[in-house]
Amino acid sequence: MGKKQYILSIDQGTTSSRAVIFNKTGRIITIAQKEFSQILPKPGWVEQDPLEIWSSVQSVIAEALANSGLTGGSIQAVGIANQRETTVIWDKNTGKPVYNAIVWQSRQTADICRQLKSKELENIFREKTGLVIDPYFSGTKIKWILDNVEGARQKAEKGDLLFGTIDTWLLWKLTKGKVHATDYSNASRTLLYNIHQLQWDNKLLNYLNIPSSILPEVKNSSKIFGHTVPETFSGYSVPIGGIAGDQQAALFGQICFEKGMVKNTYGTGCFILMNTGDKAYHSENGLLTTIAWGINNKIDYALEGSVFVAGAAVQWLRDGLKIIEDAGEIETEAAKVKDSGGVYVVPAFVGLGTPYWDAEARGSIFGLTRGTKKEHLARATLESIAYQSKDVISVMQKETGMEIPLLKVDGGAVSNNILMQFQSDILDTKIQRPLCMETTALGAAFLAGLAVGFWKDTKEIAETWKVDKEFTPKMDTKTADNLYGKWLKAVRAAMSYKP
Ligand SMILES: Nc1ncnc2c1ncn2[C@@H]1O[C@H](COP(=O)(O)OP(=O)(O)O)[C@@H](O)[C@H]1O
Ligand SMILES: O=P(O)(O)OC[C@H](O)CO
Repeated sequence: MGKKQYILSIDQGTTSSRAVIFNKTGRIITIAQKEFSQILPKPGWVEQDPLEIWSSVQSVIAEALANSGLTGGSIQAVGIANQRETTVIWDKNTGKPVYNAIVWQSRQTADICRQLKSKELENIFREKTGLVIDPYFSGTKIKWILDNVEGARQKAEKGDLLFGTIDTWLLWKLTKGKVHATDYSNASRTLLYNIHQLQWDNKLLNYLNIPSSILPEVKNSSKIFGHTVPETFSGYSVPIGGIAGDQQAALFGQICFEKGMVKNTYGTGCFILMNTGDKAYHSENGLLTTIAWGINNKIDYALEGSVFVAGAAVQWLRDGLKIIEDAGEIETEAAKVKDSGGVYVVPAFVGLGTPYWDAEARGSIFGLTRGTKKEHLARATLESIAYQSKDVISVMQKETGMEIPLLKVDGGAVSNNILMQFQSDILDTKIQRPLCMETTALGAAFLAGLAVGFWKDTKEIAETWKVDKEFTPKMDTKTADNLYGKWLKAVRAAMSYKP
């Protein structure tokens, strides 16, 4: 057997699965990526095939090992980071999902949410889970499957069904049905987990009529969850040493270990997380309180703002309006104009998340004139990503009373320098883009590596992190405030339009 010199991370995201192999200095040895299908049965519904997700994960693991010429024998541990909240329910006897995975973006449980809100249960859910009642989270998705799939509820009550977020589903598959577990960070996104008492909450389970027998065991984010069956790792059984929801994994991968440190991941959506240490802040302004990770039974909490549409708006320009051919071209278009020409795009395609939580809002464009060109639209779309991030960060500063002198960034859209400069300008904050852009996978690797002694401690991990580029504010504050003020007007106008 070769020396175990590497960690393999599975980053199971909303649009693709990746396997990334890291060495001890946190450098990428190889990366394999595979997209999978998005199933859109009705407007606002987003589903995926859990078996296709699993086969995409198997294939990227095999490809990463083959590309690097390694076997499972060189991998000391596996880490898993996953798109969060996305819900799978399967039959534990057959291993078959009873329904598609209902994706975090999906709005099909809006009615269930409305009913819960009409019973004035918002405060109770918020106090226990740190979340708001919104179709985003897993709880109402579980209820929807049990209520809508024929025979599912009876089977669940007999104890034949299991629920999992994607980490749990992959863990169950990787261990061939031996382990049904999740970590604290993923549990904290279900709307069923009491983040203060650290247990599934019977009262909330009752409100949603969900039997507790379907729930996974909740464990520390850095620990050995189980071992892979040899067939998934070229004949080797490898310990699975770390699990975290992808946004929490990115917070870890960005070395945001100290209270007050903040990262923003610019992918399909934007997810801004602030480490708040052992304090679970109660937000009055729509921020989510969530578990960052649990290590050695010590919980770190985070405040989070979730922006549902960020890079997805760039995809809309590409696939819907067809005014660009690939995502990178938005930068070329935006660079052709000095500003958006007064155009504001509010990309509320699936409602608005933090801090507005308006599931019914829809996208709007303001400020069009006869002189508006596609490059203005491109620039306004990019700017909307930065404005939405500022909406969240302003609330974070207000609620915690903490200054945010530095924002660490990652995700597919941060290669866009215009976006990063505008973000720095509009926030009046320094931005750091790391050399390793795969911070989500890196965070899961760190968690897994810590569990097996690959890295000694967080200090050793922190030494591996390197900056690629810094952006500092160049716009005067008056101009920035003026632009942002108009954005707030545009959002209010978009929210007031309910056809
Ligand atoms: N140069 C760019 N400028 C702006 N957005 C970009 C650029 N390149 C990619 N994106 C956006 O980034 C997203 C992909 O980032 P990624 O981190 O892979 O997302 P996810 O993990 O959510 O699938 C896409 O939505 C894409 O439109
Ligand atoms: O897969 P991503 O990077 O789009 O992240 C999705 C989030 O985890 C949803 O909460």
